[in-house]
Amino acid sequence: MNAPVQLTDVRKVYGNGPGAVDALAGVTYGFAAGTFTAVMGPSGSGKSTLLHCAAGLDTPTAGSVQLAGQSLQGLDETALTRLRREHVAFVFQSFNLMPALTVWQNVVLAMTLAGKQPDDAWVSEVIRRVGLGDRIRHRPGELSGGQQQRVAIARALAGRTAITFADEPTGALDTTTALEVLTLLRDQSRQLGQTIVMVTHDPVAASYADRVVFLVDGQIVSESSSPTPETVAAELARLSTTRRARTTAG
Ligand SMILES: Nc1ncnc2c1ncn2[C@@H]1O[C@H](COP(=O)(O)OP(=O)(O)OP(=O)(O)O)[C@@H](O)[C@H]1O
Repeated sequence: MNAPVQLTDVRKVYGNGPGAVDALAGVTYGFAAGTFTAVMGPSGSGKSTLLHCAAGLDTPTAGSVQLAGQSLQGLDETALTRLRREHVAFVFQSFNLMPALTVWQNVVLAMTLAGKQPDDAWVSEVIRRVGLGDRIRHRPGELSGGQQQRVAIARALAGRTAITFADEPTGALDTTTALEVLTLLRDQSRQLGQTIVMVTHDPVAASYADRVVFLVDGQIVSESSSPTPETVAAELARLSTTRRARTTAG
């Protein structure tokens, strides 16, 4: 069976001529069903580009991406939007909530736009699960950063989509709230079988994932299963030393 998120020899070049940047230099990887994967690497290694190409938010220069069994190649914006609404949820550092809508309305918005009837009992359950049962009618401006991120997680859970992309989901949160959010994401993949792809700089955040892939200069250079904060930090340190040595030699 195909992975829910499959990249095959994906390349992304920004600009052209001598100033062109190879943000992704041939990435082939399948994010297996029900797994929670962290994507790590030095600044500028291509993590966000990989996430954006995988989610169909950006178009690769070459190579192919399959999302939920469908090739993104040749899909127009309407078809892409429909595919994302049907199968994909996003949890970003900036929360991306609608300020005029309540917690409940934000959680069900994507479903409503996709023409699905929200399952009220399940929506109440996920809002309660993320600890916002007493904030259902509040608006984002009345919530703390951690609470706003919980709304984004509830939104990702509520739609029961197969795939969640998370870009630095804990970047704006204090340590305790960050760990709670990571636990929710981990539960989401374990209990609902969601495939989660998370970009992070934080070895502790990465240790909540089932596996970590490491990017350097737009290529996946290593992978670790059963990551711990210590093994992830050590691998990052090793990779930046090798990269520095290579840059100096080159
Ligand atoms: N829109 C763009 N135009 C030109 N170059 C870009 C653009 N977006 C990214 N890049 C370049 O592509 C490379 C990869 O960027 P990307 O944002 O994917 O890296 P990253 O690993 O997510 O970095 P960080 O950890 O700093 O967020 C970098 O060299 C970056 O400068």
